[in-house]
Amino acid sequence: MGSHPVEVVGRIRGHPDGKGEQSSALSVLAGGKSVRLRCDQGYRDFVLDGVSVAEEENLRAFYAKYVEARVDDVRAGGRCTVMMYGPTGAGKSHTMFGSSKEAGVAYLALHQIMKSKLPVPHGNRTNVTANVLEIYNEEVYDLLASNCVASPGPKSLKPIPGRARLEVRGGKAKNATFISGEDPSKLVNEIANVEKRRVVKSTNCNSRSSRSHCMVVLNVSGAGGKLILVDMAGSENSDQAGSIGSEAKIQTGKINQGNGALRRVVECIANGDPYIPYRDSKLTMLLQDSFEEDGAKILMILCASPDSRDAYKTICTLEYGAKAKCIVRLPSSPPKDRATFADGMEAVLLARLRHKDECIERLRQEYDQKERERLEIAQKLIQREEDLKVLTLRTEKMEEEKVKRFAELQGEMERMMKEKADELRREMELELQLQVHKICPENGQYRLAELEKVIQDQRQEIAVLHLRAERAESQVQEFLQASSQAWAESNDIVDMDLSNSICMSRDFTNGSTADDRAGDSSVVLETPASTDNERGQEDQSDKYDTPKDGVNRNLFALDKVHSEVEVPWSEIGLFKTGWLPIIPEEADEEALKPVETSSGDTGEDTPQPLCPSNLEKKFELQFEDKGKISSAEVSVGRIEAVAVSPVGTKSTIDHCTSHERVASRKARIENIFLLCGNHRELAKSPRRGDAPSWDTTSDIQDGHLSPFRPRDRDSLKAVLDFPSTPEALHAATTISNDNSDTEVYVKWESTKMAAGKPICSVRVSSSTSLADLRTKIGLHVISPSDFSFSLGDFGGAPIDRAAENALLVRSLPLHENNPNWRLACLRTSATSPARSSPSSRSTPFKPVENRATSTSPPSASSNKLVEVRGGEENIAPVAEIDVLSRGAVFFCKH
Ligand SMILES: Nc1ncnc2c1ncn2[C@@H]1O[C@H](COP(=O)(O)OP(=O)(O)OP(=O)(O)O)[C@@H](O)[C@H]1O
Repeated sequence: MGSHPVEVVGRIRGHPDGKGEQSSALSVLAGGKSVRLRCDQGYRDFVLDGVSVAEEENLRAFYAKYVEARVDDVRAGGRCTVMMYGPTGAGKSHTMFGSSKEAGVAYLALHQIMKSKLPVPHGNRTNVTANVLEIYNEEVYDLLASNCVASPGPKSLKPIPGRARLEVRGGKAKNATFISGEDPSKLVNEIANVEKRRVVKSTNCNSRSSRSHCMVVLNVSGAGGKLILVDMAGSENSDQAGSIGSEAKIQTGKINQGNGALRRVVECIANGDPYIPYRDSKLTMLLQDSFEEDGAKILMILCASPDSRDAYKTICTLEYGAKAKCIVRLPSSPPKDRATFADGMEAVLLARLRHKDECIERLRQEYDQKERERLEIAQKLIQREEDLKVLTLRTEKMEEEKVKRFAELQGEMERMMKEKADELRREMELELQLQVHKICPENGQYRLAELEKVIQDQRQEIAVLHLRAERAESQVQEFLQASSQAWAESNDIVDMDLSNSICMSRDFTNGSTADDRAGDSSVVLETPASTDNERGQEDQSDKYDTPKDGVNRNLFALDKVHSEVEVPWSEIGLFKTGWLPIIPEEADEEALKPVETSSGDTGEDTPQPLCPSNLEKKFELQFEDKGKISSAEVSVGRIEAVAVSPVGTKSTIDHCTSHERVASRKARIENIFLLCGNHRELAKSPRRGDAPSWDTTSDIQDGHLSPFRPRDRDSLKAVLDFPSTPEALHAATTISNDNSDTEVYVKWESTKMAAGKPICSVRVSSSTSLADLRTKIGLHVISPSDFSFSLGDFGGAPIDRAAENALLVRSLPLHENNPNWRLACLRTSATSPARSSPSSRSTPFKPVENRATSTSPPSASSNKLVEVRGGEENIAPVAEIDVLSRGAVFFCKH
């Protein structure tokens, strides 16, 4: 029966870079009986007799676990060889000799052998003899020789000078030096000293790499035990070791020669080869007894590095140990005879066969195990591949969803950006319009500010005129006193046909209502026979138009003149056509005789002059009532009668004045009426029957009367909205394509002192040019070429004559009170734009006449001419008075 003489133990040193266990390529399995090496290609398990990790077990623990029992056998007389095997830098020397911190296997064994209290066979004392050999470049040197000197270094391959070289004969080094003793310390010191003499060299793998094999042989005297401790040189290749030069490469080759020889010996023994190549190296020659002697044990300590970079060398080391573990030693008793030898050989062969079978069985088991593992791995691989497919599909799906979502988000983003851009564009356009509106000189704010400045100027002028009005009032008082005296002297009051005439007076006496209506003045028109209750009754207007006797004329008789300053219009009874700012002539007793009315015949129906003399001027009065326009000529000095006749047939009313002072009084009263008339404008009294369109208090701003009434503001707005330049007008005209007919109301442009007189109204197409309109208007004016069109009444921008062909009727402003009409204002050459400019007006008051354009235009078919004249026939009229249906009478002084 064979035995396994070789015990293989692994020892894994700590990581050379100080990394932890996780980075280790080696891991201990099976309770310390197996080691697994992992690499990039996979892993491999090696079954050993034991595995120790240096970081977990120090040298003493390792020794106690795996070496101590062997040493005890040696102490008992056994033979044991402990070999440190492994690649360079794996910790062979460290395990053999230890370090300054801990003792190595050699010293621990020496101590164990010499200090053991166990009884030593053949005596109580243990005497140990030791020799230390070095095998360098296949030469054996005696490190304990007395003439030994320090190692000269590894440079030379020649025998080390001063060191004893030994010959190997019969598996033993001849003439080797021995040290012996019973004191382990002494032997330890000696061994430690000679160990330092070993040839070492710094290589890329080890700073102190052993370049030689070191062998410590301990012989236990008496018991006959023998312990051989071998620290082999590290197996390496020249490139890894960084060996440069031929000698270094030869040195490396010699080292590998010894290692290779030992490997082959082990393999041959393990394989049962009949020839074992012990003589291939000095090392195997010296170890031959360890392999061949019966009972000799071999403890092979495989030193390995956990560094994955040394994986290949580690695999070779472990394979070598696994093979050494298979060595079977057969009984080597010498054959006595041939038959016995044959039996012995048969037994040996059978033993080897069994061993081989065991190996095969073990390998088959390993194979089966590997196959199972492979199948598991293949199954896992298939599972992983399926998982990978699923994951790939999911990834593709997610990728598609991502692309889709991205496209959606991109679209949404683009939409939001577009909306935002549109919003910003609109805001910017709005802002731009605002900016343009602010900086454009034609815009309303600019002009409004300009007009506000005018308003400010006008307010100042109002204050001045108020002073003038007060002075005039005082003059009126004087006049009234004189008049009262004159009236008192006269008992003969003008007897007029009250049913067909109205008596117009101006009451300047300070009445009882003056106190509570301060600042508000008005003019009272009343019939002479009317009472206070009858004032303002609208049926009086009928009397104005139609005399009872059917004569087509109206009579005005001056009843009395008195002052009722501060009486508002709304409380004064007015006939429908409103007030008549006719300047009354001063009437004396004789002049104020009743007017005799007659038929329309001029010859027979001419009223008898009340005062034929002293007639100085005449007025022409036009008024409208119930769609009929009447006219009358009134003489200056005193109005006695107003005859109403159809247009073109002027009836004449003769009258006479009494004496010269009437003229001077008339001038004073005219002045008063003019002033008071202006004052009425400021009073803003609504016409009778019209609902008040504004609050009178709202016009009092900062203690000042605003010269603009709401109606005036509307007019102003119309002016502001209308294109202020011919170019803008042309642009506005060309945009419209409306060719429908429109009514054009033609009038003279208003001036500061007088409202523009209506000329005619014509119906033309909207696309008619202004030049053509001029031709049509030419039928109604004396000199067709002596006027120009203006944009708006009273100071509107003039239109160049050359531009009239390009501008159309639709470019004219709309009439304020009739949006279906266009307003054509003609400016005579005598009318200076500067004079009509609002900013250059000298009076703060908007003249009464100016309101002519803001009232409804009289129809051409309903015009009436009212002639107001004095008593003498051949005196030319001096004024015209337009009477409009809405009650305003306009005074145009020639
Ligand atoms: N278990 C360990 N604990 C601490 N340090 C160690 C250990 N093993 C080895 N070393 C250290 O590693 C280095 C190399 O170790 P060692 O010289 O023993 O390797 P080697 O196998 O003998 O190499 P070579 O064959 O080149 O001589 C030394 O510095 C040593 O101190």
